[in-house]
Amino acid sequence: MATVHKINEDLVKERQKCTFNVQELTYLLDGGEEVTKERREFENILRNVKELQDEVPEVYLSHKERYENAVRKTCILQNVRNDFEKKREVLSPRNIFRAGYAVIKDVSPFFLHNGMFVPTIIGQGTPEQQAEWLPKAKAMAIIGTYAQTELGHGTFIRGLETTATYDAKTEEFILNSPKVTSYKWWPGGLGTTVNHCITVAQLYINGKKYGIHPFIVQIRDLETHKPLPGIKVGEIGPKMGFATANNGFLGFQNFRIPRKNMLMKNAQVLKDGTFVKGMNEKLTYGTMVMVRVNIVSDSAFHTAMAATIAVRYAAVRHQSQLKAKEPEVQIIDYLTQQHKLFIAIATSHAFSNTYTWLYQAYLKVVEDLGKQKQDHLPELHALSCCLKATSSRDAGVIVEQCRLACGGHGYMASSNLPIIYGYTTAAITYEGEHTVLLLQTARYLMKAWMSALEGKVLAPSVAYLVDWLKSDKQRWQNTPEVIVKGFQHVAAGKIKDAFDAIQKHVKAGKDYEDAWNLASVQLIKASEAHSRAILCDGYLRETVRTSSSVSPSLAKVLNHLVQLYIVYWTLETAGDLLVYSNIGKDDIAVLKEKYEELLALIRPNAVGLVDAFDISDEILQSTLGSYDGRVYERLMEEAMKSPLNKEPVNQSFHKYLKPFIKKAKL
Ligand SMILES: CC/C=C\C/C=C\C/C=C\C/C=C\CCCCC(=O)SCCNC(=O)CCNC(=O)[C@H](O)C(C)(C)COP(=O)(O)OP(=O)(O)OC[C@H]1O[C@@H](n2cnc3c(N)ncnc32)[C@H](O)[C@@H]1OP(=O)(O)O
Ligand SMILES: Cc1cc2nc3c(=O)[nH]c(=O)nc-3n(C[C@H](O)[C@H](O)[C@H](O)COP(=O)(O)OP(=O)(O)OC[C@H]3O[C@@H](n4cnc5c(N)ncnc54)[C@H](O)[C@@H]3O)c2cc1C
Repeated sequence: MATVHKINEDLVKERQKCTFNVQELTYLLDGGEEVTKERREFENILRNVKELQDEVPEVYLSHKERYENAVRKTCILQNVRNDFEKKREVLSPRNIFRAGYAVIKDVSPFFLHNGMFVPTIIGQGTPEQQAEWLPKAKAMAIIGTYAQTELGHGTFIRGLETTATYDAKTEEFILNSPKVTSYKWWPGGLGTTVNHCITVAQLYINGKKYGIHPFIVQIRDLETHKPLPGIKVGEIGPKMGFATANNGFLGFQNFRIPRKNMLMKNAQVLKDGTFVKGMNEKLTYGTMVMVRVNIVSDSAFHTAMAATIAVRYAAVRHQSQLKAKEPEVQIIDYLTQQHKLFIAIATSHAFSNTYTWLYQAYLKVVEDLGKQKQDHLPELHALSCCLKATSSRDAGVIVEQCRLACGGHGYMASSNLPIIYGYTTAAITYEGEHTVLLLQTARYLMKAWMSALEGKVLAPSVAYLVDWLKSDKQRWQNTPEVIVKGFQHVAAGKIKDAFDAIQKHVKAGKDYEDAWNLASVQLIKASEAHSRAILCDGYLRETVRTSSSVSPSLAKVLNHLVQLYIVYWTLETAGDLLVYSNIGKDDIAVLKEKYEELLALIRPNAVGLVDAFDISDEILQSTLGSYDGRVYERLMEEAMKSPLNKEPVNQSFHKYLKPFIKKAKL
């Protein structure tokens, strides 16, 4: 039986101070009591699967052993999940996503299967294609990934070089990778795990190019797992993080696939080679929109993980004295520490709330597309781009801030903060590089500005441009609602400036594209400001909405958090607000005090707030952040697992050190 340890006394006291019901907040964050119960039940089952316990911490395994262990455990996880789903409802995707962290210490080599392979079959396949591939894919009789990026191109996907040439005689596509830069590079699981992939390739029919399209390709034999003739596939090697994601490369040499393997929900190639255009060629990019929306939720979770570790650690850790002769204080009582950590809690809430409405907007667009309506697609694309970019970037900054807030121990692998940083920083690049996505949103914002000037009705997320043009700037008040308006004024002002900069360059004789490039620093700043306005506005609106349905004590804490988020960003962007809104120096001075008051109000609830994220120790995998707060004992226990501590004298002493020392003595 597992030993039950006493909970650290500081944490016990912190939990007694909490002014709200932690469980109530957990249910709210999960989306309901039933979701929490389902999640806990599944996590509890996993906790008791002996084969999932690692004998040796993964960090001490070789690259190959680590990968093999990840495959072994993912297969067990999948079997446990299947058994669970046989008896009960199908697990919610977010619950299975969270549970994965308890099993795979890094990223699963199967991650892209459910993350992109299956969704692409659903989003891009015809009903017949779905009937053929989905049952096999869902049962994992076939395992796939999403192979789009190549060595030469990741961002500019119209420039992809893999070719799919239609042969009407045999009704097949012939896949080729003409150059080294045409090799697929990066897809998760491609290295040595998957037997299928969605390959995005340039379609050619009778020598004419028809742009990029998705194809289902079997790349390995289902029995032997050997690459099929004409396929060159392998793993790309170690990276900054993602140690077990098994990212791979893939090349094709005259590799033939049947016509039916082109996913044809949007565009089609008929038997005789006739190309039938889809409603909108950008629908081929649909899976990316879905993943970008999901990244907002992933960012909320990674931020919550880091906040949980750093807040619990800050409650347990004592260092230095505030006053001479008094005991050393809990580091959480330093205001600078609260400044580093409470924004982490609020940011996770901001992203969760944003994901809630953004996901609904995504579902609405999918529903509309089913009815051949695409009016809201451009707005969704613009929102998903800037919110993916901002949430992943903010999460990266926050996770690193939490690591720094843990001092030296934050640098230990056993704190788990380095791995969490690995997830967050990768997300800034994958699924659309940060700057590139901000520029996609800027493109939409420039059009919106033009429409606003023409007096047209704008989509809800940019309607503030019309208000800004119509009205005088509102008299400043330090209320959340007026501050949000202030963020909209900053966004509107920066959008106008970027637009004017482009016009100026065009008037000076530049091509529009060159003018765009010359204005692009201003464009990304406009896009960032738009993101911040959207995040603050959405977070505030969602908090007001939920506050009426929760207990008054919880409503109060949620209100403190949203205010903290808004005031934090007001102070961070005070320069912009001074330029573009009616805020005055005195208002900023008042807000500085308000910010300090909010830190003090949140202080007694800090541990309760991170407890409410309800991230189990198995998922958190952190010596610094466990529920019981046995920080020092765990650090020592983990250190003792080092293979270097398994023998009193390491052989290198006899082989190298002893002769070296002897020589030095002579
Ligand atoms: C158990 C778990 C444990 C741990 C897990 C932890 C963490 C891990 C979590 C997840 C990680 C897992 C997996 C990682 C997955 C990563 C996968 C990938 O990275 S897949 C590859 C992604 N690639 C990209 O995103 C490429 C980015 N590039 C593009 O999207 C495009 O090239 C572009 C930049 C949008 C440009 O496209 P294009 O040149 O064609 O278009 P234009 O710029 O000319 O614009 C034309 C027109 O089209 C509109 N438009 C563009 N895109 C879209 C779209 N998607 N939808 C709708 N409309 C679109 C654009 O707005 C323009 O409109 P216009 O202005 O003309 O009206
Ligand atoms: C961990 C990880 C997992 C991944 N998994 C997958 C996967 O499963 N499947 C898959 O297909 N791909 C995957 N990718 C690839 C990923 O999608 C690409 O790396 C990403 O889209 C960025 O493209 P790039 O590497 O070509 O960057 P580049 O575009 O070469 O970026 C380099 C620099 O150029 C700048 N730049 C490029 N274009 C412009 C522009 N138009 N305007 C201004 N600046 C520009 C960028 O801002 C950046 O600073 C993964 C990547 C990572 C890191």
